[in-house]
Amino acid sequence: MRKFKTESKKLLDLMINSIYTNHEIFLRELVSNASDAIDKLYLKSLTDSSVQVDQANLAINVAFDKDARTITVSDNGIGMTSDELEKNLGTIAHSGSEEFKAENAQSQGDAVDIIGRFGVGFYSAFMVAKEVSVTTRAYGSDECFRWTSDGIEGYTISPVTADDPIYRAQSGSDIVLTLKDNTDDVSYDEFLSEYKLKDLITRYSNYVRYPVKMLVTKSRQKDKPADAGDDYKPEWEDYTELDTVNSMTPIWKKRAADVTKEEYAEFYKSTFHDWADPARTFSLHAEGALEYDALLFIPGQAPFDLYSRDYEKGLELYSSNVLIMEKCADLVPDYYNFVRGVVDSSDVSLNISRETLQQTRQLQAMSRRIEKKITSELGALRDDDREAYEKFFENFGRGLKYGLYQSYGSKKDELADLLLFWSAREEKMVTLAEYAAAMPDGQAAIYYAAGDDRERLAKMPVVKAVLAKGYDVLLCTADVDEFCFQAMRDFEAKGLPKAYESDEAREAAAQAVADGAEPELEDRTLELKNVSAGDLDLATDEEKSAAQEATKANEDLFNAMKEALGDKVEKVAVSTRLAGDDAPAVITSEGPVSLGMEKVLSAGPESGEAPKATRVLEVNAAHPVFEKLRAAQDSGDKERLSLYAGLLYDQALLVEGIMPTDPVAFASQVCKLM
Ligand SMILES: Nc1ncnc2c1ncn2[C@@H]1O[C@H](COP(=O)(O)OP(=O)(O)OP(=O)(O)O)[C@@H](O)[C@H]1O
Repeated sequence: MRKFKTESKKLLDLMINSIYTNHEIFLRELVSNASDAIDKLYLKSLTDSSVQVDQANLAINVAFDKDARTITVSDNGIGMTSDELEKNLGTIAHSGSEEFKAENAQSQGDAVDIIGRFGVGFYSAFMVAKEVSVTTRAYGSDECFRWTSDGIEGYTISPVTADDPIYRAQSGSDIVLTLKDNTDDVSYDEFLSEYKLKDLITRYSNYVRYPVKMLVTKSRQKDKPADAGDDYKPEWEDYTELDTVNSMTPIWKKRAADVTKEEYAEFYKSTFHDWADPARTFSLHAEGALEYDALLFIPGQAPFDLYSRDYEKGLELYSSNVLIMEKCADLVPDYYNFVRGVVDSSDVSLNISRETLQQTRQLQAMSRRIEKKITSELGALRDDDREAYEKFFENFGRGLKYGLYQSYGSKKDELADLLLFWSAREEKMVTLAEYAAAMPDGQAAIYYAAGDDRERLAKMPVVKAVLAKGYDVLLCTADVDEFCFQAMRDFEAKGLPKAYESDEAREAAAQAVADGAEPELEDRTLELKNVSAGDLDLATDEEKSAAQEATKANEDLFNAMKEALGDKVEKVAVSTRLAGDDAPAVITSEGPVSLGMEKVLSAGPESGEAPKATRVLEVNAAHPVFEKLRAAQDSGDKERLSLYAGLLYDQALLVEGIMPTDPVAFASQVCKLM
């Protein structure tokens, strides 16, 4: 027996016990080695005319023997001489494949795609095997050798004579794994099944470029016997057939023009376990310093667990056609967590186990490009097929808004144009750009109302007041909407008709257009304003000063109302939002927290400490109720005024969709009045 070198022994121990966390990848490593061996022979045939290979016969075979508890991976590739066996399998971390790649760098081209790099993959077999034997015959030699090892101390290499049944008639290798004995924790027997091996091959090695064949069991109807009577029932029998298990050509490497929509949909459904077709399919082929192909899908429906903690985002990552990671999370930002797909790059720096990646810089570069591509594809879907986009938004829009909120608005450039909101005026979903384009002259902000019910929002006095001005209001019913708008603060509207400062300038411009000039356009930053918060700045100067004067003139009344309401409100004042026969009063808020946000926050886990809205009771001075208030104050009937103030406050809250803190008191106040 030849002993492994001390360093090799340490490394081997590390390999088997620490480097890999997932022991089923041994098959991926052996199939990759087999593919490399075939690739090498194929390359030889391309560069050396004396080497003849029948391309149609090049294949990898996987077999198992339940009784002997063995798994065999065979290839008809280049094989190894006894020296090569010694060098490649006797020294751990010596990669003959890496050496081969370096030597053949010039001639390789696209014809081959060598997977091996580190010279350790082979030893992963010892995670599941107590003994591994390699019977191999190098191309061009008639000598055959057998390498065996228990993966602990050392290995033996011995010649195999032509009369030995394991002698190989052709160049190539047979790798035979004798599985470890089952333990209480691990059953190695699980690998001795057609189903399991097939699953591992299709999972990890589906796109290895040579056929991976296996004997598979099938069922067929037996021939009907000639003497079968009328009561003959068809009989079935099992038989085995050598089948190609992997699909070989990665669909993402094909040109989009060569793949039908159905083929893409089929790939998507079978790979990502969805029964619905994708809403959009797109691919990306990056060339240059970092080369990769990506095939991405926007699902047609949201997975049931999308918003649960268990949901894992990520794209499948392949390197040289071999699966490295099923969900590489770093490739997509959280707000595109619904995107499914495959990224394949032979350039990514893998770590030795192929379980993780080393260079985050490469990943970052890829994820930036992928993110841009997703953004532009979603924009295209929005513009090309609005119905499909609205469905997409229904499924995944919340995540986009959440992305804006979580990034404190810094993702505005990517995401703002993808958002849709319900327009109270148009009664349909609109983008912020569409809202801006439909604004009448003089409108300087985007108005929205937030709450949980669209119909109730549409009836709110403040919404109606803004609509009456001729300005549209977005009715936002998702809990994240207001937080998203607060993070965004404003929206950059592009190409709006120019707003002129003075009437003269406006008239001059209109004249210029009448004379044939192009209308002037400009980009404008539009503030996002909640119709029930802060100063809407909608009133004219006269209206504002009239309200101020009225507030001043009624100071005694408002002070008395404030006193009656106590801490519930910050102040009571005349409203500039309400006029004529609008509602008698509304509750608005001052500062960063609106009533809607207060509601969302107080439903959260830390509801006790959730910040509260600073409330203002705005009274409509033109409403008949106001006269009643005034009369109660003038007659010095404190009790009556307090009753009115309380009622007015509670009913205004109800209109906002908020329950009065004490519904029983509210009800008894109403009765008292009756
Ligand atoms: N089936 C095979 N036929 C021919 N040579 C093989 C075969 N399997 C392994 N080898 C040789 O043994 C070397 C070591 O294999 P091993 O799987 O440990 O490393 P690798 O494939 O080079 O790199 P990686 O660790 O990245 O997989 C290979 O580089 C190759 O030269």
